[in-house]
Order: sequence, then structure tokens, then C-alpha cells
Amino acid sequence: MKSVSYDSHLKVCQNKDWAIHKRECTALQEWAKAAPSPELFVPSDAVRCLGRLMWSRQKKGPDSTWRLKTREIDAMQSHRASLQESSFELHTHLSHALVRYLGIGSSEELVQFGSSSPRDLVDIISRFVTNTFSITTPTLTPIGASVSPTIALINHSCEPNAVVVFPRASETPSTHEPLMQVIALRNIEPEEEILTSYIDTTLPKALRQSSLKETYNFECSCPLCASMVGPDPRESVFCPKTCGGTCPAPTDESDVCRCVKCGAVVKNADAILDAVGVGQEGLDKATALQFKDPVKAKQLTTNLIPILTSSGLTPSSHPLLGLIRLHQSLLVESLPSPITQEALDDAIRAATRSNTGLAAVLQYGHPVRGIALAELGKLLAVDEPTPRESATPAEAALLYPPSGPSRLKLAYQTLVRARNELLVGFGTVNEGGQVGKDVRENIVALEKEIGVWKQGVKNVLEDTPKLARKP
Ligand SMILES: C[S@@+](CC[C@H](N)C(=O)[O-])C[C@H]1O[C@@H](n2cnc3c(N)ncnc32)[C@H](O)[C@@H]1O
Repeated sequence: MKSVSYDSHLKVCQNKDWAIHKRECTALQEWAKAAPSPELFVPSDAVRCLGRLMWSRQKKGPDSTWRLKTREIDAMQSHRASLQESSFELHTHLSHALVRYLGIGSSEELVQFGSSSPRDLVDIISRFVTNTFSITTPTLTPIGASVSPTIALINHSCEPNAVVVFPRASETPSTHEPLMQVIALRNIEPEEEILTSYIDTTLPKALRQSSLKETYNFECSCPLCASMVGPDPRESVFCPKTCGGTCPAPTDESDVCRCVKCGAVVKNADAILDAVGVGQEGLDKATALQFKDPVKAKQLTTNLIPILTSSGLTPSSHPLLGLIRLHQSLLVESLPSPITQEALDDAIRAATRSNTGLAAVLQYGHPVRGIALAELGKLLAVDEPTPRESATPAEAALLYPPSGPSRLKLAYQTLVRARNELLVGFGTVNEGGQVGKDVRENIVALEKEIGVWKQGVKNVLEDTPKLARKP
């Protein structure tokens, strides 16, 4: 049997957790016994988090902390009375799973959790769905669910002025869990509302709106959703006459699209619509296969990206950006050992396209941009297994990624940009989070390497005339 233990200095946490842990441990064992397949041995993060909420409601006695927490959670917004039909399935599924996890056999048994009826249970589920945050690693991979009644007071905008992150604060010893923080992405004026984004804002308006409606039950009227100005880079195609401008991508409602710069008309609207449809389907499939069958997922992204690119979509457009980002992570995950120049260069090209796309749709300092730039910078800084023989300057200018000293210089510049953005997105007080601190170390190491290289060149230059003078 596998076991996890608390560090000696985390005894306080262990004692605090104990009351709930006793119940959770039994519930997890019972759940695993009834699981139809090994992938379902552990309930979802949502069910586990809801289980903890219910056990904390069940906890009676003089412990005022639990009472306070329960009161705060009960004060959070619920949409029970106005649930969208599209979210019935999610709520029903969560209710069934929760009841099974808690081992509740009848509605009378709900009373011990402070709920008198299934209606109360739907309220709890709705509060949970409406107010939960994903817990993320320092590189923004979701690893769990969390409820913070205070942070849940913050409303949504697709153009947020703040973000919720979990940076490892500089004064926190590395063994402690990083805390949830709200970081301002720009100066926020007194009386100005603090707004975060609940969803992926790289998605086009229709998808953002449907996701907000389904999960949070409101229609967003933020400046980005209300904006009618110019094509949205999330759904745009390059000018068919390659004038440098872009055109709004065709949609089912409107297939007459013109370049905003030169007015040229997009002729292949149907082909673009088809490519977007196929791309969306492929992205869903590849995302589902990402961990189960990464080879197949990579095959899908490899085949689909050229189709969408040749239809004219810009790299910031949906679903091309999603495919490029997934492709990059699949390439990085499958880098061979020892690494080959070809695999490394492929990963760098994909990371560069991801960054180009993200820069067009996310504001400066957004944590996702910072992390993506750091990934690109780190890839560029990897020692080249077989650097290219020096080409002429004209040839070299056409080759990407560059090789040799130019590559080192680009790695350095990219990491500096990454650090500046990470300081914004994860907070200067947190030194840009764990990734910000790692990047700073990479920059220092590169400065030394570039310094050594420059010194080497200087030495060669100084020695060359003397050597040339030799008979
Ligand atoms: C996490 S809560 C935010 C706090 C909530 N407004 C409250 O008073 O408790 C999310 C809910 O707030 C509302 N909400 C958040 N942002 C909104 C927005 N931009 N426009 C309209 N309603 C919004 C929606 O009802 C949503 O389900």
C-alpha cells in the first residue's frame, strides 16, 4: 500500500486535517472498491472538494473556524433557481457522485450535513460550480479545486485587470504549499472594480459566452465582448492579397469577409469554415488523448496544423492556437534522450508560434504569456547537439531557429522578456513566482556563457594578426 506522510514541521496541518481525513480515507477506499475501472479509482477533484465541504458542515462542536467557514460558503452565490438547461447534466452528475462518495443512502441522511432536502444539495453544488478556482502548479497546470469565499467575490471580465495565481512566495520555505493570491496585471484605480477571468480568454466570443452562460449563468458584457472594432485576433485570417492586414474569419452567420487594410475579399470562406470545424473536432480529440495516447495526439496536431494554416488562419485564431500549444507540449514531452537537433528545433518552432499567437490575444504580463515565453527561452538555451555549420549572414537570416551565438543571444533576450512578464503576472513581491526565479537563474547562467563566448572571440581576434604574421 502506498502512503504519504506529513513533514515533522507540518504537524499543525496534520492535526487540522485529521477530523476530515478520517472520513475522507474511508470514503476514498469505498469509492475505489466500487470503481468499474482503474482510471476511476479516485473521484474527480470536484467531488473530493465537495466532500470536504460537506464534512466541514457535518463537523459539530465548539470549533468556531468550521462554523465561520460554513457560513461564508453558504453566503456565496447560488444559481439553483435559474439553472441553465445545459448545466442540468453537470449538476445531476455531481449530485449523484457526491451522494455516493459520502455514502448517503436517503435524503434523511442529508440532515447530518446541515441540508434538509435535495434542494439544499443542488444549492451547495451550484455554489461550488459558480465559485470554485482551479489550483495550479507554478507552470499553471491545473492540479485541483479550491474554494475561497473572499476571492469568489470577484466578478469576471474577458479583459481582466487581475489574475488568481499560486506563486511560491519568496519568503515561503519550499516545503510549504504556495498560497492563492490575486495579482493586479496593471494599476487599478481606487473605486475601480477588480476583475479576474473565469475562463480561457484565448477563445473567441461565442465560445467564451457559452462557457460563461453554462457554468456561471450570466451574459458577459465586458469591453472585449462588446467590442465591434476590427477583427478579433481570436478569429481572423491573413489578407488573401498578403497586404499585411487581416480579415475577420468567416462564420456561419457571415461569410463575406474583407481585409481591414486593403478591402480584399476572402474567397475561400467555405474552406475556412470547414477547416475550423475539422480543427475543433481534432483539438477535442487530441486533448482527450494527450496523456492516454500522446503519439496519436501528436499525429493529429501534426496533420491538422498545416490544414488550418494553409486555409489562412492567423496563429492567434481558434482552434489553431489551441492546436499549436498542444503540439508544442507534446513535442516537448517526447523530446528524445539524447536530444537531437531536429527534435529540439521543431519544439522551438512550435513554441515560437505559440508565443506569437498568445501575444496577440493576451495582455502584457498575463501569467500564461510569461510561462510560454519562459518555455521558449529555456528551449533556446538548451545546448545544441549539432549546431549548423556557419551559413552566410543572408542564409542565416532565413533560418529559424538560429544556431550558435545568435541562438544564445535570442535565448537570453527571450528569457529577459519572460522574466519581465512573470514579474507582472506572478507579482514582483513573489519574484515572478517559481518560474520567475528559475528564469532569473537561467539568465545569470546565460550571461556567463555569452561572456565566455565573447571573451573567446576577443582572444581569437587578438591572436589572429600574430598568427598571420608567422612565416
Ligand atoms: C464567483 S461569483 C462572483 C461574485 C458574485 N457576484 C457575488 O455577488 O457573490 C460568480 C457569479 O457572479 C456573477 N458575475 C460574475 N461576473 C459577472 C459579470 N461580468 N456580469 C454579470 N454577472 C457576473 C454571476 O452570477 C456568476 O455566476
